[in-house]
Amino acid sequence: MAEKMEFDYIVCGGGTSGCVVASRLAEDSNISVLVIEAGENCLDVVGSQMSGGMLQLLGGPHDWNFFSTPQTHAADREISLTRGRFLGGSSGLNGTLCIRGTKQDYDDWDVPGWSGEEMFAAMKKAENFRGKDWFEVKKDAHGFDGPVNVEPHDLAPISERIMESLQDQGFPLDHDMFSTGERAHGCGHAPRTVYNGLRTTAAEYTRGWEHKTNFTILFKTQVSKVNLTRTETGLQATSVEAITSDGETKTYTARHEIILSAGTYCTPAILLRSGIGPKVELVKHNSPCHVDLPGVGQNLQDHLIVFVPYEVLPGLTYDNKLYPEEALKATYEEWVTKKTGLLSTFPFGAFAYARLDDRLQDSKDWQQAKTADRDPMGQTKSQPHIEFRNTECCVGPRELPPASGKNAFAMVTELFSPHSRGSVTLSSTDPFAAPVIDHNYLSHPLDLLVLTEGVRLGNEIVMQGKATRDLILNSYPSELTQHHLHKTREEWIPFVCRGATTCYHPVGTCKMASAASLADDPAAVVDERLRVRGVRGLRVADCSIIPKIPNGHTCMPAYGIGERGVEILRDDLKDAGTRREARSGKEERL
Ligand SMILES: Cc1cc2nc3c(=O)[nH]c(=O)nc-3n(C[C@H](O)[C@H](O)[C@H](O)COP(=O)(O)OP(=O)(O)OC[C@H]3O[C@@H](n4cnc5c(N)ncnc54)[C@H](O)[C@@H]3O)c2cc1C
Repeated sequence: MAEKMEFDYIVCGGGTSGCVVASRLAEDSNISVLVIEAGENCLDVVGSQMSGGMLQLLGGPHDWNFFSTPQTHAADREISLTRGRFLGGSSGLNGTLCIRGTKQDYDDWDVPGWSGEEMFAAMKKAENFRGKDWFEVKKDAHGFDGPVNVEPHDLAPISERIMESLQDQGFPLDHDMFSTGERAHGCGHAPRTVYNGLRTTAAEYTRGWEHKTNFTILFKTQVSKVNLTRTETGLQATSVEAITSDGETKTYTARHEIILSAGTYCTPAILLRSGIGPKVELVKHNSPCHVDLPGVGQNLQDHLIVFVPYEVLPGLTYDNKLYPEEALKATYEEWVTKKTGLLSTFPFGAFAYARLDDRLQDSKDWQQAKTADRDPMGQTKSQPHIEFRNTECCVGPRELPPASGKNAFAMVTELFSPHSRGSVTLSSTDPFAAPVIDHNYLSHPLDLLVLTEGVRLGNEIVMQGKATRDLILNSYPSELTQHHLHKTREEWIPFVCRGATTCYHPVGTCKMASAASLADDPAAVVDERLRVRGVRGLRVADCSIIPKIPNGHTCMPAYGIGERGVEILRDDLKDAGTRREARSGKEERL
């Protein structure tokens, strides 16, 4: 049978948001949908189902294996920037944590249709929450009939102690605080996209696609660019050029629309290769500029995290399930046969949000940056400055040595609402070339200040909290630093600059803005209906549209963007007939 080359909608990138958009559109059997995905199906990758084995996927064939440019303010390191390269995208190899941020974070986007209430409702649509007896659920905060299984995590002994120390140090316990979006300070449990020992990913939305005549997924096929046509009424996106695993270039035509869902690093790269982006950038590559959009690839934001590892008394962590190799084999066998044990869940335990106002009063930078209604990080009192979480065994940055014969865990501090902004640009117009990713981490002094103060507080919780202070034997590895003894911010700064790394939450490179503010915002790339400025029939639906990074993790927002995006597409489908008519005039392919 001849290959189908024409579809109503083409979704470029079958990742977290892309799977949602494509599958929801294909629920209407009258609409034909094509997904073009560079990788294979994560449902066929065993390591993807085993969320505790996530580290095994990093750096492998299902990772895009991007690196940042050397980060001047972070000890000149080139930081590994993993992204999922399979159907399901980064949801197929992430940490499974469902932490949605606060409602105020989305209200701050100031874009109609994307408020806190609307985004929380959209995230609920994705979810099928599965409770546990001990977990105090806030039912209104959850969805119960979406495709994505979500369940709470049973704490390891070390995490129970951390949770107690957090409470002792002024963090009230609220089990379900990371789903309600209403608390800025406190500790609780972070639910996971896991159920019965198996990870759920966005690919779950597409399950059974091969039995639908209106739904096509092309695997191992890489989008190189979107083709544009000049019509009497302006530029129109008409088709997608893609390269198959055999190296063949093919062109797929979209009757209605093309949706870019290739993620924060790859979506702007596709736009740039299509001649849509800052003219100055395109000129560098001798590429034509069809739409001069200065914001494409700019406004890059991410959350930085710092791991602070400690050696502890035996019997509290799960290191004996990982080391020596024989133990790991038994742990793996347990997951294969029963889907239980360390590999059945992501080994991070207690979680907390913190505001640091009181602790930062002594800083001149902090004092000077205050405004009437916002704190120096641009936040209201209802938003946290940082997040804490602890690992349940010795895991963390790749350079952390395995805790053979020892027991170790890390307190992790995550910086919210960073001021630093980076960019994604092309290294060349070759579709297989990695983009140039400069996060510009810690370039803003307030980011370093707040992150360092967070790390300092994290150490105090561990070293002074009543449930942990008698358990700590040393820093880990003790021969490198004695960081558990650090007291001042100044002592922590070199540790933070050397150790801060990505939390894998890049957003913002195709910034969304309200229709009303587009004219005054040259950095905006899409409007509130996700339409790329200056081109008809082209939208973006993934984390790249996020104007300002929420104070949580980005997977639930990615699902929410997919769900909101499809609501918008369905609404707009009403005038699709008009659009097709408009295209029947004089056309010139660019
Ligand atoms: C290691 C890791 C851990 C994380 N942990 C968490 C966590 O615990 N909790 C949380 O909330 N968030 C976490 N995140 C972040 C979260 O998973 C992502 O922000 C979110 O999944 C991004 O969704 P997206 O749709 O924007 O992009 P993605 O899900 O990355 O999808 C992009 C898709 O496009 C495809 N693609 C790209 N370019 C092309 C092309 N040219 N042609 C065809 N296909 C293409 C990719 O293969 C991929 O499938 C983590 C991320 C990583 C990488």
